[in-house]
Parts: sequence; C-alpha cells; structure tokens
Amino acid sequence: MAASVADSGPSSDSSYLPFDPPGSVRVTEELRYRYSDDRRPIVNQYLRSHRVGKGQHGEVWVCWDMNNNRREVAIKAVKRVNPRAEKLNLLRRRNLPASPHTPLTDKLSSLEQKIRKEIAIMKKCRHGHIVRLLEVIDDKLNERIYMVMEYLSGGEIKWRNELNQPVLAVDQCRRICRDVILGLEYLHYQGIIHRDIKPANLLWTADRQMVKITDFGVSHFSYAQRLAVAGRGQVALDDPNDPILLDDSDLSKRAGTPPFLAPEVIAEYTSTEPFPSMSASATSSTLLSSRSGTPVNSTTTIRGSATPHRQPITKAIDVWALGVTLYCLLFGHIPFRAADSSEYVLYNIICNNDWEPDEKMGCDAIPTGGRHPDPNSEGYVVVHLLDRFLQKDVSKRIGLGEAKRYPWFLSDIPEPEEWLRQTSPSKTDIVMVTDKETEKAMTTMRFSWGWHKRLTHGISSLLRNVRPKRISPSRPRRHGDDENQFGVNSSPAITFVQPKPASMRTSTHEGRAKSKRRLVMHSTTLQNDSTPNIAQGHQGSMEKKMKSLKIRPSQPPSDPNVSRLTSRRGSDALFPSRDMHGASCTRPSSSRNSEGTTIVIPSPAEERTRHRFSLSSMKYWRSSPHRTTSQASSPLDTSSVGSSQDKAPQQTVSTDVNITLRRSEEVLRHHRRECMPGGAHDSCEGGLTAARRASSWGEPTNNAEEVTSLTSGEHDGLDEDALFLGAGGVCNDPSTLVSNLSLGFSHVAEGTLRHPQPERLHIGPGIGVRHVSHESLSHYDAGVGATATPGPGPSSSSQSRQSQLRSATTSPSPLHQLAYESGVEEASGGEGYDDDLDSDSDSSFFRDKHQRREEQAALLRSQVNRSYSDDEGEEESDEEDAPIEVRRRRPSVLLAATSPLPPLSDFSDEYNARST
Ligand SMILES: Nc1ncnc2c1ncn2[C@@H]1O[C@H](COP(=O)(O)OP(=O)(O)OP(=O)(O)O)[C@@H](O)[C@H]1O
Repeated sequence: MAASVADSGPSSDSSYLPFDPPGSVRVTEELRYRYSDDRRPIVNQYLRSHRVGKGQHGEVWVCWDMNNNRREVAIKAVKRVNPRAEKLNLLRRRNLPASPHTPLTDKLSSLEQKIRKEIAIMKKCRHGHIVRLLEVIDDKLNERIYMVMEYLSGGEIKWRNELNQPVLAVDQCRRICRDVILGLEYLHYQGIIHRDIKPANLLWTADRQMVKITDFGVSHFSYAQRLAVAGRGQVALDDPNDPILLDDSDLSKRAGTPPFLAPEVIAEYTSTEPFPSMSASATSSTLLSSRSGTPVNSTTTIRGSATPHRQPITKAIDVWALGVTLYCLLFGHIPFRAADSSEYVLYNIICNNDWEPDEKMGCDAIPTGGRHPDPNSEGYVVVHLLDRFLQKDVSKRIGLGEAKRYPWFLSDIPEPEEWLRQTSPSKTDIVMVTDKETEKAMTTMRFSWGWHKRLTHGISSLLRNVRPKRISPSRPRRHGDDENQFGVNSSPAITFVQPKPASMRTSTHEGRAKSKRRLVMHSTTLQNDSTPNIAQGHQGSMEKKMKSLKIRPSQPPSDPNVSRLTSRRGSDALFPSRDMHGASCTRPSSSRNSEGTTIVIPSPAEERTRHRFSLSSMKYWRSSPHRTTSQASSPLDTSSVGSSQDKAPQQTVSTDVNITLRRSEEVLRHHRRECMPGGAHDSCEGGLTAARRASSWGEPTNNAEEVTSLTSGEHDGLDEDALFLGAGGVCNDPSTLVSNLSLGFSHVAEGTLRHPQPERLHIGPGIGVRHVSHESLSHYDAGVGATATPGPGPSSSSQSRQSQLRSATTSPSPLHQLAYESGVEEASGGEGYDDDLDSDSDSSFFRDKHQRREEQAALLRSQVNRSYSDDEGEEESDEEDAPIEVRRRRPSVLLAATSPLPPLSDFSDEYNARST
C-alpha cells in the first residue's frame, strides 16, 4: 500500500474510512451484460446509474458495485475504435492547410495508444489525491473498454461565475492547490508527468474536503523508466535541469489545454520578435492585455529572442499549469489570453508577456496589492507564489517540494513538519511502467475497413452459425470460478509471460516468420478441431467457400492477400493476450494470488473457442495503423493499403507519432503566412478558424469534438473562456457551489466512498492569507520553513451542495448531436446521445441545443456525405459491421433466455433507444 495514503490518512475520526481498497487494479477479460428488473443495464457486477460526464472518447457513468455493498463507482466506457470519428477527423483535416509533408500516420487515430497509456498510468497510481482506478473490464470481443474508477461525487471544481468572477474563497483555493501539489508530487516521484493540469481535471470528493487529479489521457510515463534506470535517489526531484530529461518526441507534442501550456512546450510556435501589445485588441475586462499590456518585467525571464535555446521539457510543465490553475481559482479568469482567441497569439503572450493579478482575489475579495505588492500587504505572499509558479524560465520556476513548504500552504496546518513528513513522496514505492505493461493495458483493437474487411466479412458470415458460445455461468463451474471473480489481477506476481529483454526480441523478419508459423498452427487448430460447436455441414460449406476465396487453411497461403490476412492472424501485436493465454494453457485453470483473489485462466478448450471466434471476426483484423510512422497506412489512403498490409504487424510501443506537433506547425505556419507578414496580428481577420485552432490541440482524435464545441459554442453565445479554455469551471448559479449533491443518490450511504485526506486532520481553522505576513515569507525564503498558526476549519462552503452544472467544454457539442441525428452518430465518443441522456446531463450547454439545429444538420449532412463518398463501400461495411459482432453474439450467451430485451451493447443506451 502506498505509504502516502496509509500514513497520511486521518486517524482522529474513528468512523473515517479512507477510500483505499486493497489490491491492485483488476483486469477483467470477460464482459457480461444483463438488465436489472427495472431495465437498468448491468455490466458484470456494476449496475448503471446516471451519467456524470462525457469526455472526448467516451462517457462516464455512475454505477453501483453490487459486489461491494452497492458502492458507487465511476465507469468510463471508451470505444477502442471509432471509424466514424476517424471520418469526421478526415472532414476536419480537410479544413486544415494542406501539406505534402504530412506523414501518413498523422492522418490516423492514436486512440489506442491514448487509452493504453491512460490505463497503464492509472494502474500504477495509488495516492489520496489521484483518482483511483479499480478495475479495467477489457473484453477483446467488445468494442468498448471500461475503466472502473472511484467516484468523486463532488464533481469538477467550479471556480468562476458567468461574469468571470471568482467563486471560491482564497482559503479554498489554497487547499485545492495544496492537494494538487501533493498529487503531482507523487506523480512526479513516480516519473509521471500529468501534462493537463487544469481546474476541469480536478474533482471534489463528496464532502468537498479535498480534490483529486484525474484524466491521464495525455500523461507521460517514460520518465519512470529513466528514473528506474537511474535508481531512486539518483535524481534530484525538483531540479528542473534534471539530467534525466524527457523524451522530447512525446513531450514536445502540445498535448494539454492551450492556456495552461508552459512556455517551454510552445516555444517553437512563437515569434522570436517582440510581440505587439495586446491592449489594442482587448475586448474584455478579463483580458490580461487590458490590464497590463506590458512585456515581461525583470522578474520574469523573457523567452523567444531573449532565450534562443529551447528549454527542456520536464515535469516543471505541470508546475506552470498549476500556477495557471491557481490564478484561475483566485481571479476567475485565465492569466494569459489572446484577444481574438488565436492560438498563435496566445502562445506568444504566454511566452513573452507578464501576467497581472486583479486588485482583489477570491470571492472574499482580498486585496492583492497588484503585480508588485508591498511586502507587508496581505496579497504579497500569494502574488509572490504565483510569480514563482509562472516563471517562464524553467530553472527559476518553483519546484513542488519547495512549493509545498511555502508559508501560505502551511498556514493552516497545525504541525507543518509532521505534515511534511507524512506527505513525503519518498514514502511511496516508485512505479515502473514498461512497454509491455502499456501493451497489456488494453487488448488489441480490431479494425474493419477496406477490401480486407469485405473479404473477412465473407468468411465471417460463413462462421456465423458456428460461433462457439462464450464462457457463461451456464457452463460447468470449476473450483474457485466465482461469478464475481472473473479476471486477472494485474499484479506482476501473476504475470504469465515476462517481458522479453530487448536483446531477445525478435527482429521484424523473425517476427514475420513466427507469425507465419503461428498461422499454420492456428489454421491447423481450426482444421483439426473437433469441438462439437462446429457443425460438419458448416465446415464443408466453409471449406468450399474458402477454397473459392483461395484460402487453404492448413497451409501457408500463396495468395498474397491471404498471406496478409493470415499473417495478422498470428500477430503478437494483434493478439497479445492470446499469446499470453497460450503460454498459460498448461497452467492450472485457476489460482489465487497473494491477496486471495481468484484468477481464472481460460482452459485450452476455451482458448480454442476464442481463437475460433476470433477467426470468425477476421473482418476486424487490422494491424494498428499508427504503430510506426513509416509503416502505418491510412485507411483512407488506398495507395498505401497494400504496402502496409504486406508488412507484419509491429509491436505496439509507446513511440507516439508526433501528430499534433506537425499539424500544429502547419497551422501556425499558415497563420503566420496569412496574418503576420502584414505586421499587425489584428489585421488577421478571423485568424485561425475554430477548426484549425482545435486541430492542434492534443490528440488528433479528440479534435472532432473540440472543433464542434468551438464552432457551435460560438453560436451559442457562450463566453470565450468556456470555448477556448477547455477548463470548465463555470458556475452558472453560484449558490450551488457551496452545496453538496442535489441528486437523490448523494447521501452517504453505507459503503459509500470515503476519501483519505492527508491534511484533513491538520486543517484547523484557516487563518487565511492575512495571517501570512511578509515576515513569515522572509522566514520561508531564508529556508527556515514556516511555522504558521493553526487557522479555522474548512470553510462552510465545504459542506455545501454540489453544483450540477457542467461546463460547456465538457458537453457534447451541437455538431456532435447533429452528427448523431443525421446518422453519423458520434464524432468521437462513439456513443449515442439520446434525449434521455440529455436529461441526465447538467450541462448548461443544452440550453441552446435546439437553435439552428435544422440548418446545421443540413450543412453537416452535406459535408459528411461528401467526406464519405470517397469510400462508399467501406462506409456500407462500417454500418453493417460495427455492431454486428455484438448483436449476433450476445443473444446466444445470456440474454436470450433471461430477458426479452435486445442485447445490450454497452452503456451507451443506443439499444435502449432502439427498443423503445
Ligand atoms: N472518477 C470520476 N468521478 C466523478 N466524475 C468523473 C470521474 N471521472 C470523470 N468524471 C467526470 O466525467 C467527465 C468526463 O471524464 P473524462 O475523463 O472522460 O473527460 P475528458 O478528460 O474530457 O475525456 P478524455 O480524456 O477522453 O478527453 C469529467 O469531466 C468529469 O466531470
């Protein structure tokens, strides 16, 4: 158990049960659907409740864990592959400046890698200020993967009202920031950089006593390997000039949210010339430029022409983002903002302009004293801290260890030294996230596009009636094979196949040869298998049809197409867990790990059935198109399909393609060409379109949603912060901020999550910023540390009801919904979004969702039709194939006998909608 959780948990309250379930993250490889009596979907032991959020790749639902006293959990359902999102991305890309140099892989989804990374990182995190991942339900035969997390019912932090005024008290801002420091310190110690710290990624616990960091979708963990190599204690934890620098090829991608990006991340996108003052174009009182318009002063290092060398990208980028976050919480708006919402202008401002505080901070309106306050003033300590956070020079930026000891943070902690000792990250075990673990974090995706899909679709139809039944409770039970104990614990102690050392890995050539050998083996298995599930009649028919397709199951195929097809069949990259299971076939069918968790290992017979089923699902076989830069091909680039398919599948590694970087460069180059030659940025009418801006944000597959949000949001009259910030936090009704959940399920029932609050014991009456004097700060600066006086307890607002308002940026956009209505369905998440769900959503976004719907629907349909017309046949196939595997398979398993309802797909409600 992580010491930080165990040691820092409160102990004075005997009824306090910190949420820290034992054991590591379970990986369950079988998904079972059914309905409850009141028609609620049940996935394994999780009974679905309401939806709490929708991300770019999936939805988050509150569920009750029926095996744990109906404990509430949050389940994020993410589609492995979303062909329609890919196509909408294509539509978006057509709006981008064309470049002949755009690599093929830039056109491809990196969704798989994103999910793998997120899971691999979350699996390793166990800390009181990090959202805990409890289980991963990863059924290879299901199109979605489910991440079961602890449920943070307090929701996102709301930090501003619609007038961009702060809604949090300064004391609350301090506690939030302190929580994030602890969480980040843990992550950094583990070698993980979050890369997307912002208010929207900080969730309140139910009692609003603490926040936890969530969303590791763009986090980076290769640093952990380097730390491991260097050995613990060999690396200075808070030295920004850490000799162990990060992998630039990954980190240099501008993953994250633009206003929160550190200067070193965006340096290369900025002008080396002094950037013109923003004051002329300022339109809002919240603009930095309207208040200052000043270049950076002496206390802030100017980047750009003054800093010719690119600064290292380190964990300090999280510190910068935390500084921006703190600023947001204190003042209700972001510190750096471009007047025209241009990304390029924003980056220049971040890199070259200073920030400016408001006169007052927090909803309690404590005077700041301006950018350079009197050292004896109340605001001095906060402005000084912000100044340390927002240092453009990485080497001058404060480290987390130092920040933690800052007097302001210690001001309401009775025993600062003890608190510092207990919360030290050195008490935790360092984690290692290996490539193998990343691969294993999610089972292989299945692809279906192009001629290959049509070919395999034919084969699949032959086997439609010979698909074996899934393992179900109806089969004879074995010892320890409890319904609730499906799954394989992710503990390395039960790993069947150890990662091979690099020296032992096969070369590409060897890999191909092995794949072919596996092909022969699998084919032989198919041919010789006498499992009664395969009817002889169908076998004969199948052989005949396969012959007509020039497929000879038991021999290496001579037809090159067949070779491509079947070589993927035996790919490690495609079926890693099968290989793992294959290795485990001789092992006992179940075992117990050290924690007593039963591990069910499929028997050889079961494995064969899976293999056979997989064969019938060959239409999905496709080597991951974005595994390597040079070899992957676009499903939309027909010229490259053949060549890529000739290649054996590559091992999936964490070498993400720098998609965003290149595209962003193009966008910005285009922007410069269009706008800058004339000199004045404000002469650039329109600048980057919303689509172009969004295109350079984070993961490429995210952008469909972002683009639509931006575009449509502007029409909806939402403030630009909500559109551009991506940070949420809008509180339409401030009164709801200081309250707890208004939902009926908000009561703390037996078994409801309780959360560790390391400093909860120590949060005495907060003395507020007024009590931190310049003397104490000097004391701190002298390195003595702080001895702050205990202050009053948590503010009354911490007992309050939760706001149910969701920020516009986390809501489905109008285009997203239009896409659904017009038959395109999801832009990225892939889930249907019906009115029922709308009513679940508390997003303010939906206030205007019916406006211009007809008009936009027509526009969208025409655009989408145009984009799809290029690959019409493929689209037909998509329409038919995507849900087929689930729909045809499921009734034979559990539901047919138990429920008159159609088979469930997942939590998306699409089948519910169809059935009603
Ligand atoms: N464990 C949780 N407890 C409570 N709410 C959660 C939890 N996880 C996510 N949410 C809510 O669900 C919303 C969507 O979460 P998700 O992580 O999918 O968002 P996202 O970061 O935008 O997605 P993505 O990383 O795919 O882009 C969040 O904004 C948050 O409010």
